[in-house]
Amino acid sequence: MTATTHRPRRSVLYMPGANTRALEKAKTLPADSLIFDLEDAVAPDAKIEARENVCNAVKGGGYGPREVCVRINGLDTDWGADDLKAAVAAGPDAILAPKIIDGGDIDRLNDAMSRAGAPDDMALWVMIEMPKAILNIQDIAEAVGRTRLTTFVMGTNDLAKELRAQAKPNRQIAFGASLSMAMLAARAYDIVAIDGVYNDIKNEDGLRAECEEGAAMGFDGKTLIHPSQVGICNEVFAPSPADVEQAQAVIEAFADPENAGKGVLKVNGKMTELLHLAEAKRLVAVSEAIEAMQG
Ligand SMILES: CC(C)(COP(=O)(O)OP(=O)(O)OC[C@H]1O[C@@H](n2cnc3c(N)ncnc32)[C@H](O)[C@@H]1OP(=O)(O)O)[C@@H](O)C(=O)NCCC(=O)NCCSC(=O)C[C@H](O)C(=O)O
Ligand SMILES: [Mg+2]
Repeated sequence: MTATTHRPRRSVLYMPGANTRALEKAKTLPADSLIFDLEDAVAPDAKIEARENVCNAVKGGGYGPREVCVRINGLDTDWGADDLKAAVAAGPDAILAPKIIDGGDIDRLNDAMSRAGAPDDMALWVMIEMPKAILNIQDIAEAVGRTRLTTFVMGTNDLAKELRAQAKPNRQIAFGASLSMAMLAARAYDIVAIDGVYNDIKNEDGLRAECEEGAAMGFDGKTLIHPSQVGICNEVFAPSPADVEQAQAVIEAFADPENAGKGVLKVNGKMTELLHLAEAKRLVAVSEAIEAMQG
């Protein structure tokens, strides 16, 4: 399975499977991707009902260009195996598995998806939220070539709990090593990387700063918990008009016959090498994909 496409995943919004209002409202929100949650956001007594709600919502459709993902409970819980079978049968774009710790977990999830009849293009996303997952990150990433694995989703709330760490005043103190290890593995193995959630819903400045930090680290987008967070996230994780303009200038400069055979050029005053051409092409493709998605 191809892990990285230019499909935008700037904003990836969670909603509890027990909240039918949120599942419906998601059809109108400008999020790139949606995660219908059966795990942490659903109380044990509501798990079965949430599974039914989510599967009905996925089967019912109406989410337009938004990518739809179902987060199941762990396969070692009372609900995980049935969640996975029901979710695969409903036909989302991806299944998200929580609390995985090594490559063996990816193989087990992949096998379970295949046994449940998942089509070839149904992806496996995994939460990177356990200390052992960070320590085993290369073993996990190596599963990308042999399984449906495409995407890492950082689980900074569970990481904080496991590490007994605090995201404030500076989350890099708490999560810097974990975020960087996951990013390194993601890029080394062509895996999409989505940053963790920002819990302080009313704090727009704080959200923007954390989005900017995630984008600077290389994350493709950020997971979100409330509709009010989508706009800022879409803005920060989209290539800026100035970046797109510069990228187009780089592409044009290298395509100019006058520059044939040159490995380094000056474009708008900036030293530009062939390695910048690949990134310029990616950036323009992402920008075009965002435009296409917005219709
Ligand atoms: C946090 C919330 C419980 C707040 O809900 P509420 O009080 O209802 O918010 P509002 O009144 O401000 O809602 C306004 C309208 O927006 C809809 N809404 C709210 N949240 C969502 C959402 N996530 N998706 C879609 N729609 C949403 C409300 O229904 C209102 O609609 P309307 O009636 O038309 O006015 C709530 O926001 C919430 O439940 N958020 C998601 C929580 C969640 O899914 N958590 C699990 C993922 S976080 C995590 O665990 C990550 C990882 O595993 C880790 O370890 O870090
Ligand atoms: Mg979690």
